[in-house]
Amino acid sequence: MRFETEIRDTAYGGYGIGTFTDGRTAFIPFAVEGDRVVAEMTEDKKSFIYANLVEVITPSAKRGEKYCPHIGICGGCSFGHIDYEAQKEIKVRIVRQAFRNVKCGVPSEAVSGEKLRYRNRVTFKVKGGKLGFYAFKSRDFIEVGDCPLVSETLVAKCSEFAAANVCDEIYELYAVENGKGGFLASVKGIESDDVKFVAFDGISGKDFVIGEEYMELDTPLGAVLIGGDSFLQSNRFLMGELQKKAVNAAGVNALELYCGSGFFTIGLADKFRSVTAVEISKEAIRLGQKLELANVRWVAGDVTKFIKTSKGRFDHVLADPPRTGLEKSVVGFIREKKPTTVTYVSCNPTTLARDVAKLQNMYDIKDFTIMDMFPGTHHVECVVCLALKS
Ligand SMILES: C[S@@+](CC[C@H](N)C(=O)[O-])C[C@H]1O[C@@H](n2cnc3c(N)ncnc32)[C@H](O)[C@@H]1O
Repeated sequence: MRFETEIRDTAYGGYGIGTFTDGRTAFIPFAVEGDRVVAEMTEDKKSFIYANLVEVITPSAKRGEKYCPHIGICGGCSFGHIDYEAQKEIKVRIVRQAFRNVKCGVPSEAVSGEKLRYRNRVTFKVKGGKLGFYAFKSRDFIEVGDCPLVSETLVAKCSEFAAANVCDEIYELYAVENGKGGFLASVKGIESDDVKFVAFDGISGKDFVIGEEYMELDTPLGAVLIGGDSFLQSNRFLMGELQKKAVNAAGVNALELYCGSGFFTIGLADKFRSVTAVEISKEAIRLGQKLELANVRWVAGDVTKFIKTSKGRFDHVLADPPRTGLEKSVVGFIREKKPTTVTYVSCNPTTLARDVAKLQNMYDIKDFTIMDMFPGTHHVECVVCLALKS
C-alpha cells in the first residue's frame, strides 16, 4: 500500500522516520529528515511498519550529491543519500539519544577524515568475474565494478582477482590491503571445486591457502600483523587516531578484552608493566604472538569463559567488543574487579550506552570521543574512558 509522508527524523540503521496512514511509525530506507516522500509498505510489524521509498516529492536540504550510481539500491551505503555534514550531525544525535538516560556529556561533534576511498578492507560478491554487492535487504547480485568507499588500489586488486577467477556461482571475496603494496584475501561460499584461485598475494579458502598468510600493517604505535581472515579497523585515515585514543591510559596490569591481532595491544604493552590480551580467534592470537611483546600474555578463548577463571588483578581494562556489546557477565566482572580505569571502544552506540549505564554508579566518564570511521553508512565508532569514582 502506497502512502505519502513527511520524514521527521533519521534512525540508527539509516532509515528515514515517517508516518503511515493509520499514524504508526514508518521506517523508510534512503529517506532523510526533511524529505516529503511517497513510500510503499513492505512489512507490517504491528506497532510500526517498514516501507520502500517510491518517490521523493520534496527533497530535504540534507540530501547530498550522489557519489555512486548504486546508492539507494546497494545494501552498503545506508547514509549515501545524505550530505556529509548532515551525516555527521545525525550520527552525533543518534549517539546522544542512545545516552539520554546516562549522566554524562556526549560530544557535539564527530572526529572525521576522508569521506571516500577510506576503506582498506572490503567484502565483494563476485559473479561471472565481476565485482558486486547484494542489493539492500536482498540476495540479488548487483554488479558495481567499483565502490567509492574502498581505496582505488584495493578495488583494482579485487577486479584483477575477480577477472582471473571466474565462476558462475556467486562467491564472497574478503580482501585487505596494508597500504604498502600488500594484499590478502579469503574466499567463501564456493559450490564448485573446479575454480582454481590465482592472482593474489595471499588467499585462503575453505580447504586451501595459497601464498602469504599474513602481512605487516604499519600503525602510529608500531607494526602489527593482519591475516586474510582476522578483524582489521577499516578506516585507513582514522585508524591511527582511534588507536592512540584507545590506549591513552597507563598503570601496572592491563586487561584487554576482544584484542584481535593486537592493534591496541602494542600500545598497551608500552604503557603497562603487564598486559593480558583475550581474543576468540586463534588466528588473530597467533598473529599477536608473532609480535613477541615480552610483557603480553595472549589468551585464545571466549571472554566470558576467561573471566570465570581469571584470578588476576587489573588496574585497567580496555574492551572493544563486537556490535552486541559486553555480555552481562563481563560487565559484572568489571564491577567486581573495580579496575581504576576502563576504556570502552564501540561500534554500536545502543549497546555502548546500555553497558555504560550499568557502570555509571561506580565510574565517571572522563572522556568521550565520537569518530566517523564509516562515512556513507549509519555506523559510528565511540571511545569512552571511565574512571573509578573516588
Ligand atoms: C571489534 S573487533 C576488535 C578487534 C581489535 N580490538 C582491533 O581493533 O583490531 C572485536 C573482536 O572481538 C572478537 N570476539 C568476538 N566475540 C568474542 C568473544 N566472545 N570472546 C573473545 N573475543 C571475541 C572478534 O574475533 C574480534 O576480533
